[in-house]
Amino acid sequence: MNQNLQQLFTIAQKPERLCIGLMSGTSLDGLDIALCSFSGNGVQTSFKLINFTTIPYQDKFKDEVKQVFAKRHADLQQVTLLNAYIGTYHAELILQALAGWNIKPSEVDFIASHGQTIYHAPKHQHGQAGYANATLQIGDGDHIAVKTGIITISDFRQKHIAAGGEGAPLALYGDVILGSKPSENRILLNIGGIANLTYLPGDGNLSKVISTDIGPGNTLIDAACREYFGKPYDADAEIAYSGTVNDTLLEALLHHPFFNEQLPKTTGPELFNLEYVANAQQATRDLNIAKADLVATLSAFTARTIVQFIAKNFQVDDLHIFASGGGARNPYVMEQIKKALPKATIGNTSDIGINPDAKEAILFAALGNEALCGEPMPIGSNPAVLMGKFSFPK
Ligand SMILES: Nc1ncnc2c1ncn2[C@@H]1O[C@H](COP(=O)(O)OP(=O)(O)OP(=O)(O)O)[C@@H](O)[C@H]1O
Ligand SMILES: CC(=O)N[C@H]1[C@@H]2OC[C@@H](O2)[C@@H](O)[C@@H]1O[C@H](C)C(=O)O
Repeated sequence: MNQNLQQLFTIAQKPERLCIGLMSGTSLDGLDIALCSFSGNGVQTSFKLINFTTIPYQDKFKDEVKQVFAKRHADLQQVTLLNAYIGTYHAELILQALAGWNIKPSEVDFIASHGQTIYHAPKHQHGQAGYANATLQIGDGDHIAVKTGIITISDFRQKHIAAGGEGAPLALYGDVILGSKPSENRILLNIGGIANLTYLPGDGNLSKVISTDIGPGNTLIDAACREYFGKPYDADAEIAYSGTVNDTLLEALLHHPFFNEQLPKTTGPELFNLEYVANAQQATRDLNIAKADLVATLSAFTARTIVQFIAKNFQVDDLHIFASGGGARNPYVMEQIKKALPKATIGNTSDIGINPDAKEAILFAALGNEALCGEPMPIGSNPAVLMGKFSFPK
């Protein structure tokens, strides 16, 4: 028998599995590495976050990825080189993190790697006749497996698309497993580059779970900070607080068919970028807005799209919202959300035992655990599939 299959069989039967979940998001800030242990599967899963770190990317690496990231036209050689390079680079960062935690690679049962999204193209966004939903994550799993010596599960989004989804959000599978609570209507709201949420009804009826992207999280705020202030992001919303929201521009930003698309829907910086902002400014015929006012307006845009979505789709006086992602650290955005939804309880996912910075890396670890020993779970209209491809060190 192929020894790799034998090893998978053994790991799947262990009472507890030690694993690493990896996320490299659209903000391109760094690699999130979560060391977790899992027992069981599906709604019977129990999980512990043992260690977590985000290793920031070097500027040179960010610049190289940005050459192809969310670009309609890119150098195919660069994409090819990056696919292998990111796999090897992520493997090096994993080995570095494990050494810091005094864990030997041989102790880890598997790695679950998201890779780096370089292009996300749901049909409603690409609009090309004859083509279905599509998405592309690079950072090849074989390179991670060979370099670390650890079985690696990767490329989770393709199966979701093959089975009729948009390849995202995948958070719902982890949110149902790790974040549900009987008799409490919950929303797990992740504000990363793009904001998304999962609604978990307190009656446990999985057919009522809703999970979708909402719109921009930090991506426009970050882009404006980079472009006009030479900063990677608006730390503690200092710039937003120093500016004033331009209501006319805010209305123009809110005017886009994406916000009326059917659920579930997904998006990315392919749509929400500085060109989107420039088009909205053109529509207002006011191109001379002060740069701090622009950052304030983009921050208000993020908060407003989240608030409008929640107010339109849920009964807010019986709702517990738990935020996560880097945007949950943006006081301006969070303040506006709390002010506009006074009847909902709003906290962050640490209130329910999930580290808000680690949440997406934990999600991929949970998806890896399902790929090894779970069963497809029907949740609403979402594809009931096990996702991920297996790579072996030998
Ligand atoms: N102290 C802070 N003040 C304001 N914003 C912050 C702060 N800390 C983090 N952020 C925001 O969070 C971003 C990083 O968020 P996160 O790591 O969740 O993104 P991501 O994982 O790349 O996103 P995605 O989930 O879309 O893939 C930063 O770029 C910044 O915009
Ligand atoms: C294609 C892609 O990488 N999408 C990401 C991105 O970041 C947030 C949002 O857009 C979400 O849809 C998704 O990631 C999370 C982990 C998800 O699939 O749930």
